[in-house]
Amino acid sequence: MVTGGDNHFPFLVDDIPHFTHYLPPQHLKEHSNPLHNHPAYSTVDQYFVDVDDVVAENIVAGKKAQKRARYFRLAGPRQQVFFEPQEVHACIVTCGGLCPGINTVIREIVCGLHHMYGVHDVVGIQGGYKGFYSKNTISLTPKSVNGIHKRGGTILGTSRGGHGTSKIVDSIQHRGINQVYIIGGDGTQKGVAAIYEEIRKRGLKVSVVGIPKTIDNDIPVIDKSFGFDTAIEEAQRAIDAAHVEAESNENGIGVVRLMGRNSGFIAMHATLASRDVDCCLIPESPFYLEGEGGLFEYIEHCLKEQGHMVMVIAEGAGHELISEDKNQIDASGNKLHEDAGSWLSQQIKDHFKEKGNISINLKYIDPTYMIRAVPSNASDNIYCTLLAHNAIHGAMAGYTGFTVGPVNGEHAYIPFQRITERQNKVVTTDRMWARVLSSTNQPTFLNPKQVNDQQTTSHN
Ligand SMILES: Nc1ncnc2c1ncn2[C@@H]1O[C@H](COP(=O)(O)OP(=O)(O)O)[C@@H](O)[C@H]1O
Ligand SMILES: O=P(O)(O)OC[C@H]1O[C@](O)(COP(=O)(O)O)[C@@H](O)[C@@H]1O
Ligand SMILES: [Mg+2]
Repeated sequence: MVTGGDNHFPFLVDDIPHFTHYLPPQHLKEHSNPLHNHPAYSTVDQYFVDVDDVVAENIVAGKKAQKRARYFRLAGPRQQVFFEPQEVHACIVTCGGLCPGINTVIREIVCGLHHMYGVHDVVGIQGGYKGFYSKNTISLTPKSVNGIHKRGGTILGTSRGGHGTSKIVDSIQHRGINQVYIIGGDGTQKGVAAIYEEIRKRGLKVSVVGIPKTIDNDIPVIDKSFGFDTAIEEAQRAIDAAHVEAESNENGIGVVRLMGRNSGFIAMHATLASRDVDCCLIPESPFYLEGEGGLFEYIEHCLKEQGHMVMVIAEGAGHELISEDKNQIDASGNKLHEDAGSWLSQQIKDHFKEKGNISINLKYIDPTYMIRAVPSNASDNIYCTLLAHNAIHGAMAGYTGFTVGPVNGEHAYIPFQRITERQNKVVTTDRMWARVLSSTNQPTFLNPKQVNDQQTTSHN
């Protein structure tokens, strides 16, 4: 499917919009990219990306591979740009939950615009989407953002809810902003798409760029989200603590709750990295407590065999078992859940008290907000830098209405629709989940019929 772009590719490109698609030619002027004269970049052979370079979405070939491969435009600097440096008025906004690395992205957008393209007019919108129409902006310069990558959180502040498309676009128009960089998760990207549509409807020369942020790794298409590696690393500290406590006490059980309201990636990767976890519970893999093959039986088995047990539970796991108000939502419309970790801990305590055969010693650790609040690690910092720079290159080249992110290791420009149409979930028929089951030895919690169904549908 070619979405809104030039139709000259001999293959299927999920293309992104460009100013030339909706603005009259007399309103657009092309300029040579200032990077041609940049002392660092001009000396690098093949620094510029050919306008027709693309990245394959699927790189595994084979009989079962998709017959018609799909591609995205390769991210990077183009020979020509559609903005003069002094013409650019850029803004940055951060929305949704925190995640390690947001400040690095902010820093690199400001420094990248300044040092690569000579753009000096960059402002920060404070407090998420609602800040567009309820707060003043703050000026962002390389000096003011220097060192912020060493800090967790976002220097701009963030929020949920408050997305009013017209009010936001009015504010963009009123302030004369023509490059909008929006850092946020799946909810935010839906908001970015709405802003882009409104800007296009009004015929404005404003580039709207989404930078995907999610600690849950629930954004599809991209390889992984920034801050995810840092989160896994930080989660190890909580799992290690749970392990130490569990091992040091008779019949010790350590329960660690990690984030992931709909997707269990943090729990899965933290479990695989640790090797001390005996059971990992995620939203994608329902479980049950009582009876044969159930969780209580497995806990008893672990306590008998090794005298202790470590469990990791993603915040969205087991909600089919928990009685909760299903209508509770946050300001953005995300479903709010009861604390699954506390619930599970109580269920385990009640079970063993009632049964009276084993006296357990359970310690519950909830490090969720501590994990989210740390600064990004070294590799996430580099990832954030590439995201920021590629976002800038795309905007300067006149592209708009796109998200940037790594696809099979190459950064690409991805249309919003591909990012927002579904959530990335752990596929429990994939080999990765099998590795978790094999490393923990936990039950599959599937009945024989489900196992059979899974085997026939599995493609990995
Ligand atoms: N469908 C949507 N359309 C427009 N804006 C949305 C939509 N969903 C969420 N938003 C806005 O995006 C922002 C962040 O969304 P949220 O779900 O809280 O976090 P995240 O972007 O991290 O998933 C909020 O300000 C919210 O109002
Ligand atoms: O308490 P808050 O700020 O709503 O954050 C909690 C939520 O944030 C997350 O970590 C990330 O969610 P977003 O990607 O929507 O920001 C969820 O796993 C969690 O439910
Ligand atoms: Mg979200």
